[in-house]
Amino acid sequence: MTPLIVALDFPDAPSALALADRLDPQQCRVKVGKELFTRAGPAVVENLQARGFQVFLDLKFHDIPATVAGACRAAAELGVWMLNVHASGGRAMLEAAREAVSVSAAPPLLIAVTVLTSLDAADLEEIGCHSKPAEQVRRLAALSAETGLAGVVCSAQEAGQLRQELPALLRVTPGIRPAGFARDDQRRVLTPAAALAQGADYLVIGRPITAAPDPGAVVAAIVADMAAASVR
Ligand SMILES: O=c1ccn([C@@H]2O[C@H](COP(=O)(O)O)[C@@H](O)[C@H]2O)c(=O)[nH]1
Repeated sequence: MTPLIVALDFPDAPSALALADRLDPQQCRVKVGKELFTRAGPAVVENLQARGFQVFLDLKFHDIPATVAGACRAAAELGVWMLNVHASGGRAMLEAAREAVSVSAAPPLLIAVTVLTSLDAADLEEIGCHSKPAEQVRRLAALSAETGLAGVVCSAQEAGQLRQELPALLRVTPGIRPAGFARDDQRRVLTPAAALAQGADYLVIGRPITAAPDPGAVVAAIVADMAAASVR
């Protein structure tokens, strides 16, 4: 299994499943996010699992502790491999999420989003956060570690710092762009090979694959790039 997680950001289940049918569950995991889950619900998760995929349910829960605990319990009952919350929900929310997940029959990996990869320093400033992205990621990653989470979502640009300071935390990194691909709405980006070199454990990649005329060829190129990076 490679560190690749393909983001199935589609507006309906048939489109997502058609792309999944062009992927190899031995080669990648898949991510179901807000648009697909809102349209297709738990059935699409079950369909992907029936095809052999481990599913990261990326709903980024962020609410009061009791509400997030209930949502995490429901997600864990779907048998997903990984799920997430926003670290900025605070200590009590993170603890409630961790406790809810830990009592499930097969606890998924619970990770916390630090600073969205679509944000840069100016965006943080505008919402009243006067820290640089790397500093805020570090703060929220430390809180995630203290509250017993398995990992964090961060950009690969921060992965090296987190690997040094909080080595037990998994680093799940969106904002990955192979050379030559558009950055789209992402701001803190790295290539697959550079992300692995920085210490990313999992790479989340969507549009470079899902919008490609030949998604299988892009996946093969990314897997080859990652393999080359890991032997360097
Ligand atoms: O900080 C974050 C957290 C989550 N995401 C999600 O990852 C994918 C990235 O898709 P691309 O098409 O490769 O940009 C997408 O589903 C986001 O919701 C993120 O990008 N950044």
